[in-house]
Amino acid sequence: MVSLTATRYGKDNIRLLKVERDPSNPRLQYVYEFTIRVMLEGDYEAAYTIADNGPIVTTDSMKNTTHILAKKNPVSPPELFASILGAHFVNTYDHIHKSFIHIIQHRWTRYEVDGAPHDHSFLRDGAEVRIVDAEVHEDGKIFLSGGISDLLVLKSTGSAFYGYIQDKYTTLPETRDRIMSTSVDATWKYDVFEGVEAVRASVKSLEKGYQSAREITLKTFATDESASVQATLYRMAKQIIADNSQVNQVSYALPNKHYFDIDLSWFEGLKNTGADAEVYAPQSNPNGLITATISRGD
Ligand SMILES: O=c1[nH]c(=O)c2[nH]c(=O)[nH]c2[nH]1
Repeated sequence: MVSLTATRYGKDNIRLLKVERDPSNPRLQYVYEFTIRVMLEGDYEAAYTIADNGPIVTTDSMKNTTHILAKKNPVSPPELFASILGAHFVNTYDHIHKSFIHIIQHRWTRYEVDGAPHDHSFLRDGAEVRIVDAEVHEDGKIFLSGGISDLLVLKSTGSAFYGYIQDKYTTLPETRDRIMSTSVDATWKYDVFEGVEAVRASVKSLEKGYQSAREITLKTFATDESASVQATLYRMAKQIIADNSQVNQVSYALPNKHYFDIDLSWFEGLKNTGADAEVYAPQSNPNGLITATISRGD
């Protein structure tokens, strides 16, 4: 005897790029490139348990729907498009109770030609992506989170690490000045929205949420005289919550990408450690991984 405990199915890696043209100047254009995952939950157990495909919305139709809704609706901010897409499935099919939309937005940054922003040319300035997750329920409620992933940063000073447990397992030397580098993975959750129109009414604060989280992350990383990745992470998250009234929770996962001093004293007494360090050895593994979730209130 077995029972079907949990299911979800959908289409992953739906790719699309949308071009939006300025109505007064069609050569002034905006581009948005997404990789999207659509997952549905509902009453389609028969498809699993008795091989009855009757209740299946095909994953191919989910891909088609994504393209059609991207044509008929704004795709920016991605939080709104995720909400529109998620609401479509729970509103169109009575037996679908929840949808889960995950959007990865790839960077296309307008670049300058002869000192002026070009109206239709863009560059991929890094692997960093913007992330959106929308969980849409059939009662209309929408749970949104925004995020950043793969934002690779490094500072060459302004980071120390000392005062930690010294026991028989410890070999790490204390440092007042080290390189700090991480690939930022940040997620922030918004208060629940009562439907797509509530999301639409909040597009400014959703866009601001993304810009503010990114700017706070970069500024705090640069300016904090860091005692540890843990302490810098906490300062970032606290500020994002303070700066965004609709954000109630922030999570970070920060790999500590180590760069170690290289002792060159064996060669003619060359000084290259501590305050004399200039040439470092980047470490690919192992790496620290520092995570935390910080919530508004107690
Ligand atoms: O910022 C840090 N936090 C740690 O917990 C840790 N552990 C370690 O070896 N180096 C570091 N750096």
